[in-house]
Amino acid sequence: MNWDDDSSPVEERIVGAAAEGDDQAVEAALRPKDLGEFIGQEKVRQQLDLVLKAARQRGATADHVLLSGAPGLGKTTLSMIIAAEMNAPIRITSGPAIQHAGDLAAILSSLQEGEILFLDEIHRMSRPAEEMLYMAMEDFRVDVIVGKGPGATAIPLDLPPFTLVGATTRAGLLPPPLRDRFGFTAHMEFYEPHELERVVRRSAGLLDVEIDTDGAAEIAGRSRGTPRIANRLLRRVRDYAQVEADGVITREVAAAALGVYEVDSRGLDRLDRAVLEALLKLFGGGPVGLSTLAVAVGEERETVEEVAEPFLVREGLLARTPRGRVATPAAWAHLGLVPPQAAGPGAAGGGGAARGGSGQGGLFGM
Ligand SMILES: Nc1ncnc2c1ncn2[C@@H]1O[C@H](COP(=O)(O)OP(=O)(O)OP(=O)(O)O)[C@@H](O)[C@H]1O
Repeated sequence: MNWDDDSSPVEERIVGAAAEGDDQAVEAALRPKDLGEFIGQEKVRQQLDLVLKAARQRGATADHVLLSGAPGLGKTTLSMIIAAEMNAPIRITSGPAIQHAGDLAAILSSLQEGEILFLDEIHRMSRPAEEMLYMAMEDFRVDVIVGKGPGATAIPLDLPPFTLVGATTRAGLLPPPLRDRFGFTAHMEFYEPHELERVVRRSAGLLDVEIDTDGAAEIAGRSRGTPRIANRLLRRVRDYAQVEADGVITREVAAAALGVYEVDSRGLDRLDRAVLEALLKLFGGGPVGLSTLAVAVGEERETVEEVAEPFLVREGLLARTPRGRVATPAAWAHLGLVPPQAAGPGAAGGGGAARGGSGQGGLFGM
């Protein structure tokens, strides 16, 4: 089985957390506009509210803010909210777009006083740009190098006070001197199902789609703790409700629609389930080496390790141990299979696993 044969390659999974396809256009319409509208992340919201209120009272620009967390949890949204709350313009750029210190100097020197500079994927900025940023953040000053070689001179350039909002999925990769220059660091967590339910209900209202509480809960439960995925699943369920039902999203409609897209009750997709099924049915729940597991599902090692496993580990379905990958009891339960030792004598099935309960379709029948 090769997932690349599919028209939607692994990178474009419906449950992928990165923005893709038509996400961006729709997301702009669904973004909460102020802290009051921003759902969940209570601690971050409360702390940020204080930081911004205090800055407003002092008539000063807010401290630099670092937002860390997985893709799709609302870092861009929060940066826009910071700008709105500070009544300031926002400039949006990203680490990979800043390859030379000159790129950064050009942006910094054109900022207005109080402007918010949102720097997404800040951990991917080039080293020279990063070093220029240190001084800009601390002293609102940069040294622009003019000329080359021994004749090069540094011309100091004063900058207007601004607020840098850096976003990263890998806070651990930031060099400490950069991390230390942020006055406030917020770590964004995955959302609880009841929070995602509110996200879904709010988005349905904005998209003018009728949805009941159970329908919203069903979508929320399959959204992997991520608002971006919740909004994407909602759009696919809306299509299904319009074409196959009476336009109203109920639990049954949501479940049927997401069944079509092969997103199961816990938010696992085909790839996730193929990995789990191979682990359970072919290797009796492990331990099995990553390479062997990858061959069994017809995938690259990296795809299994980087695309499927993080969510399976987070969900407590799979453990990475020194001896190899091991399924947890929750994995057996989720696929409706009985672990070999619990199956008793005469149990049938690959690797000693017996079928029990409602599985999600066979590994080779998908
Ligand atoms: N707390 C929230 N309440 C309601 N909607 C949210 C919330 N957080 C995120 N969203 C929605 O989820 C989508 C993705 O959010 P956003 O683009 O801010 O994520 P991100 O963390 O910046 O992702 P990336 O790291 O990929 O840039 C947006 O449509 C946004 O409206």
